[in-house]
Amino acid sequence: MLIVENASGGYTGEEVVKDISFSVEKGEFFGILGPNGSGKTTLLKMISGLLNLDKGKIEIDGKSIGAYSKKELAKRIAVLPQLSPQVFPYTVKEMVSLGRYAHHSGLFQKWTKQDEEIVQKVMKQTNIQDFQNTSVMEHSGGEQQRIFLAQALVQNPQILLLDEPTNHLDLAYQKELLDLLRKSARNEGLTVIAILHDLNLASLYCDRLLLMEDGKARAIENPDEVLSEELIKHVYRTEVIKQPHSRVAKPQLHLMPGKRDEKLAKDIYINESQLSISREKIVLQAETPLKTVSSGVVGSGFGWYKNFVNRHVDETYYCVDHRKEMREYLSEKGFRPNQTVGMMTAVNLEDNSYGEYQGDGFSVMVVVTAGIGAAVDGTKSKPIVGPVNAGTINTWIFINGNLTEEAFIQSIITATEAKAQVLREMGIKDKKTNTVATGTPTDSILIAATQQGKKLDYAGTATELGAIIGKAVYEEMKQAILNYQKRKATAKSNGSIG
Ligand SMILES: Nc1ncnc2c1ncn2[C@@H]1O[C@H](COP(=O)(O)OP(=O)(O)OP(=O)(O)O)[C@@H](O)[C@H]1O
Repeated sequence: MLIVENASGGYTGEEVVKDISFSVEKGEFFGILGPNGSGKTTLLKMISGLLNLDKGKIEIDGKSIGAYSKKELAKRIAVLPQLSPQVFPYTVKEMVSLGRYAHHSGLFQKWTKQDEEIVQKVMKQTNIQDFQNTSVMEHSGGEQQRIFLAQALVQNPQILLLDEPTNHLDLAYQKELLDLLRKSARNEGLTVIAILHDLNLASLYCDRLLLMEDGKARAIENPDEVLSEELIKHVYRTEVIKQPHSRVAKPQLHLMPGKRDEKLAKDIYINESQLSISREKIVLQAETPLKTVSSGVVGSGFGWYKNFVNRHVDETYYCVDHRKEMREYLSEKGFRPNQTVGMMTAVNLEDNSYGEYQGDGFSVMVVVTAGIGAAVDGTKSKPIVGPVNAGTINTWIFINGNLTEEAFIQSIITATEAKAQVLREMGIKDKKTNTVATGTPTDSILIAATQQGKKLDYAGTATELGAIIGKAVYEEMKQAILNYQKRKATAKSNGSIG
């Protein structure tokens, strides 16, 4: 529908846009990105017919934009310019209604029922209906942005051009505006071309992106391709980290702050002096957050956490919302849930075993609590309906080193293999199947690293880190199970329940 071919142009004596070619389909949401001064607004002005081309052509539906009369072009293209402070002596509704001008045949054409309907519909969509009779000047930048968007939408264009439309909007209205634009693109075939500075919003909403650099098209592709770390670093001269969005299949970019935070810059080292053990809980408190991956009741997945709590609960513990209950427990005990990984176990915490293991330029500390009363053979287990026995094997692995995400995941594999080997060697069986157990139904693990010091790319068993994790988990798990068995045996010979 829109074709830009070898377009060049700009202002007298200065070619700003240089030889750009792309096309945009009907119903597409097309984003234009680029650093300040790269020519985005100039390109948008060329598309809207405000600036003439020096070279090349721009066509809508096969016809050059220069061949359309102003009014004909206004029926096809509406523009939402960058908001600038100006005096608007109109009410909100009057301002929006000006957008219908392109559809009127003469200056004095009567206001029709259709005009009224579309104005009301769009004011409702843009959430400005309630203040339609107030003066435009009374409103905040964000509200004015929505008023001008409504004015552009009532024009009922085929193509909507927007220059930084989310600029003055708060988070909720940014989402609302972009949702509305995407819906209009999908459902009504509106072609949306928007200059966006927020690369993450562009990733979430745009079908394709044009990345401009010094007036040229540096890339025209889908967001995943355009938002590559290398390309963004090159064009914006800024270091970014690309990560997948946690809920949708779109990339997001994280800025790397130039100067490290004072506290982060401090050297941290995890060792047993930060551990405190009581009958009620085992706690490790780090001075600064550690990068963690865990299956904790609280703080699961990847995150940065300072507090690690393994809490003893009664064997009969049952709670409909155990996550909520655990968060409440942590708060009560003075741990901020957002900074804490919390696990539970019915195992006697005195049976724990922990130890530090030195590697070449890094070290590992492992803390294990293990109860094997509910041991299962994971290859033959069946889903449990109803409350699950809270007796479990909880494994904590702290690493004084700088791990890749790959190394975090490999650490879990290596530790799990070591656990299975301990159970096999100790002849611990699944009581139901009478086969060797591989764990318990509710085992939990955490890997937490300081992300300082030696770079540790891998943690498979072929690496030094993997070998140390394997050995550390093997030894501490074995000891924890021996402690557990010993206490059970003593309790039995004393005739009491352990
Ligand atoms: N009216 C004008 N007359 C002359 N030069 C201009 C005019 N408007 C912009 N320029 C110049 O054209 C270049 C590109 O400006 P443009 O506004 O297109 O960039 P942009 O990518 O939209 O930037 P920003 O992200 O800052 O909005 C700049 O060097 C600017 O100084």
